[in-house]
Amino acid sequence: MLRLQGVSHSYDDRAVLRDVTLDLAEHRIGVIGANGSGKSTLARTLNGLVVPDEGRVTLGEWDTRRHAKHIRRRVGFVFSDAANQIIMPTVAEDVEIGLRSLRLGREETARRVDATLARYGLDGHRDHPGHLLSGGQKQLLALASVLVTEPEVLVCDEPTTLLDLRNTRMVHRTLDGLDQQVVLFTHDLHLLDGFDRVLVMEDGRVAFDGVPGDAVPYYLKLMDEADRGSDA
Ligand SMILES: Nc1ncnc2c1ncn2[C@@H]1O[C@H](COP(=O)(O)OP(=O)(O)OP(=O)(O)O)[C@@H](O)[C@H]1O
Repeated sequence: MLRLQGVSHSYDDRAVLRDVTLDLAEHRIGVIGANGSGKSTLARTLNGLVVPDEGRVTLGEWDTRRHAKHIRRRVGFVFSDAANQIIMPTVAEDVEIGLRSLRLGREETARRVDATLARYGLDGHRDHPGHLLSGGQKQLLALASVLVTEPEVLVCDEPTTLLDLRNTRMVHRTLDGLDQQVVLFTHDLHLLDGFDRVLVMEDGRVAFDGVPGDAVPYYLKLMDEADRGSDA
């Protein structure tokens, strides 16, 4: 289980995470909050992309400060801009590259790549350059390239930001169908339907922690209050 204990982080002298303590045990966890509330920074602490100034982030016995490599193998990370994750000449190679560090051998690598391309409907595109895919397919490719490594946890930082409704639904269905734990950072509140738990970030703190039916109204109220404050 991912666990944050007293996690604080600043950029220069701006505090972005303030003493966040969380056990992330549920199968589907959403994180919402205003722009700049610290969501992406929190997301990045979960796989060691950001090591906090204070506190600890652990997955079981592994600590992101000391065991970043182990943690990254177990905690997959998908960014909002899939294009940045598409780096190889073909779709198949993009899926394969994530596996290289696992040194699975040629046969097992090929088996996993084929199965993953088929599972995410990308097998017809295997020899195409990834940048020619549609926005939704690019996001699926970014997801597939992470999921092929079979992480225990998938962290997605605003995976549907650049997508239209149809592609958003495609990604939503894909996330829905995954066996592994998903921690989803999003501005798209519809993605949280059926989630077990939603955290609302406010100014670097977890301001609310509950089921979506309570967390989303809390967030909407927070936004209404901010609106009224800025109108005053
Ligand atoms: N690498 C960085 N260097 C300096 N400041 C940063 C860096 N990354 C984020 N920040 C600042 O930290 C604050 C929190 O950013 P963060 O991206 O975590 O928020 P967020 O809730 O994900 O926002 P958004 O919804 O806009 O993506 C912002 O003020 C941002 O400008």
